[in-house]
Amino acid sequence: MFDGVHLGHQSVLNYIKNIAKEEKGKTAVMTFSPHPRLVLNPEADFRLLTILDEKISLFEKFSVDYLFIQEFSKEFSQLSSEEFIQNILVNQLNIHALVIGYDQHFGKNRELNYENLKIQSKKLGFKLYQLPAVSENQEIISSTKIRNKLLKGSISEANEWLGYPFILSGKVIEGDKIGRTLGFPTANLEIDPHKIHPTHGVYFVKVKIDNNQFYGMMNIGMRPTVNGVKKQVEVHILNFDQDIYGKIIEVSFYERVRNEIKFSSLEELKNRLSIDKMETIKFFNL
Ligand SMILES: Cc1cc2nc3c(=O)[nH]c(=O)nc-3n(C[C@H](O)[C@H](O)[C@H](O)COP(=O)(O)O)c2cc1C
Ligand SMILES: Nc1ncnc2c1ncn2[C@@H]1O[C@H](COP(=O)(O)OP(=O)(O)OP(=O)(O)O)[C@@H](O)[C@H]1O
Repeated sequence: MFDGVHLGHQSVLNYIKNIAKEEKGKTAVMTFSPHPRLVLNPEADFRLLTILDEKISLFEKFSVDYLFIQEFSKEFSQLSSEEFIQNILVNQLNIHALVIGYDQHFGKNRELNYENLKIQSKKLGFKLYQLPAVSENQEIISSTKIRNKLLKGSISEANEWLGYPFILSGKVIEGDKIGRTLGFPTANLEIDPHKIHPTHGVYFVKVKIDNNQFYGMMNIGMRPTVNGVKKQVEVHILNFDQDIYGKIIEVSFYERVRNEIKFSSLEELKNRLSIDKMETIKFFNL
């Protein structure tokens, strides 16, 4: 699935790039969309580290030549490993070498393991490589564990395992317009419903708008001070006063600053926002 395209995934990408260079071939990655867990278990509130567009940009950034996005459906999930390998990998993609990760299985119910795949690869005439797991402090890096870190607010740990700062992108929509009366206008974001959000709280962030970079502080939460009724994802961008309603902006997370607090007045909230701003300036050395 390559959700997040984390350091473990990046090791697979580096390896295929080396093989492709040696063998004068092209690199290709296959991933599925939607995520199988969304198809096979639609009731669960499963959230992604990267929605499809973000994953595509990451593969572009890591210079993969081709990306195959196989539509994942209940029907597709019933394909046997033999059918998957013969019909898709061999007949359609004409693979020369297949690189798989340490825990890769194929086909219906993950039935095919490395040993059986080795036999198939000899029969069908492609090379097979399996890579070791990438670990940090004896823990294997995985998308699931990174999701859990974000849900706990451990941004720096999640970033370390991703190999880049976690990104939330979204369209700027109208908020309650209270922020500007406090001297801290915020861009409120509408985010893909399948995207994971870090836990409620305040974060130091960078913001990309039309390829320009800014610094900011983001709040994810209910805004208890103003008796908010719905979760908001909003960012105050430093030294910025343009109208960006309707634009898609990209927020990268650097550190979690604090929990959201219910202040007893807007004045207290405003004072705290001024402290947060000074800390943002200090954090980014601005
Ligand atoms: C960096 C930052 C920190 C915030 N911290 C809190 C907080 O601790 N408690 C709270 O109730 N609201 C907090 N807010 C949310 C404000 O209440 C919110 O920005 C304000 O109500 C304006 O909302 P509006 O953009 O919908 O007008 C924070 C907002 C930002 C940008
Ligand atoms: N830590 C890792 N080191 C090396 N390869 C990895 C690592 N994690 C995943 N891979 C490989 O990357 C490919 C995509 O894996 P997959 O999407 O299952 O990642 P994952 O992080 O284990 O996800 P999840 O936590 O959802 O199971 C597979 O071939 C897998 O074996």
